Amino acid sequence: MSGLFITFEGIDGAGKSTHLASVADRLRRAGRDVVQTREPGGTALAESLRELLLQRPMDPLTEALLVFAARRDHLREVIVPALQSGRTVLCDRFTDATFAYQGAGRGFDLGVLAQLERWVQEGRQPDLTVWFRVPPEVAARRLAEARAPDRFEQQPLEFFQRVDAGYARRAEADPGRFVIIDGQGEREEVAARLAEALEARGL
Ligand SMILES: Nc1ncnc2c1ncn2[C@@H]1O[C@H](COP(=O)(O)OP(=O)(O)OP(=O)(O)O)[C@@H](O)[C@H]1O
Ligand SMILES: Cc1cn([C@H]2C[C@H](O)[C@@H](COP(=O)(O)O)O2)c(=O)[nH]c1=O
Repeated sequence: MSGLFITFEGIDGAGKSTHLASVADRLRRAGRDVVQTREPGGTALAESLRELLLQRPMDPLTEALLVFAARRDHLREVIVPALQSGRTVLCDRFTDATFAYQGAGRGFDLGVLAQLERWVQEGRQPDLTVWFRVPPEVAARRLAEARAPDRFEQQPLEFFQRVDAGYARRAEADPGRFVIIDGQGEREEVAARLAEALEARGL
């Protein structure tokens, strides 16, 4: 039996983590066996790489390699075994984030990212990707009120405009996989839009 692999995407401060938790509760109530996880991270090794990625300066190739190294471990140790036993995996970010941040944000070679994606994922893709789309100014205001910024969150507004455009290109290239949620407004409004979109997909 194969489970369901759902990823949550968006720029920093878009609200992914807030809504992932409530989707997990809702799916559990509906009887699904849910695994909540995140990238970079999700295993001891990948969480160590996350610390480096979020705090240490490095060049774009190093950054891309570390992101995919973390993903490889995460897939082998957590995601694939969970899916093989029929569980539902909710993952806060996955490879669309790499194309958006390293590709569009940093300007790193998309062909190299595509090759790394093929090696690391061996054809495995999410079944569904929920992209919370929020203007970078709105996301920045939310984060400023919430916490001290990490290495990515310190980037200027223009970086997040490029990241947003990178997500848009990924969504255009694979429209059947993406659900785009307007992440602006109160949490309850966003949650209602999300619930409607998921119900439309039988979730
Ligand atoms: N609709 C909303 N309106 C106002 N604030 C919100 C809304 N949704 C989330 N927030 C707040 O914005 C902040 C960022 O939300 P959250 O951590 O869910 O975003 P995220 O997309 O997971 O960000 P990151 O990728 O940086 O972790 C939190 O303080 C959260 O409480
Ligand atoms: C998976 C992934 C993540 N990032 C960046 C994007 C975020 O700023 C951080 C951490 O994620 P969080 O959602 O804020 O916890 O990592 C990236 O640049 N490339 C990736 O592939």
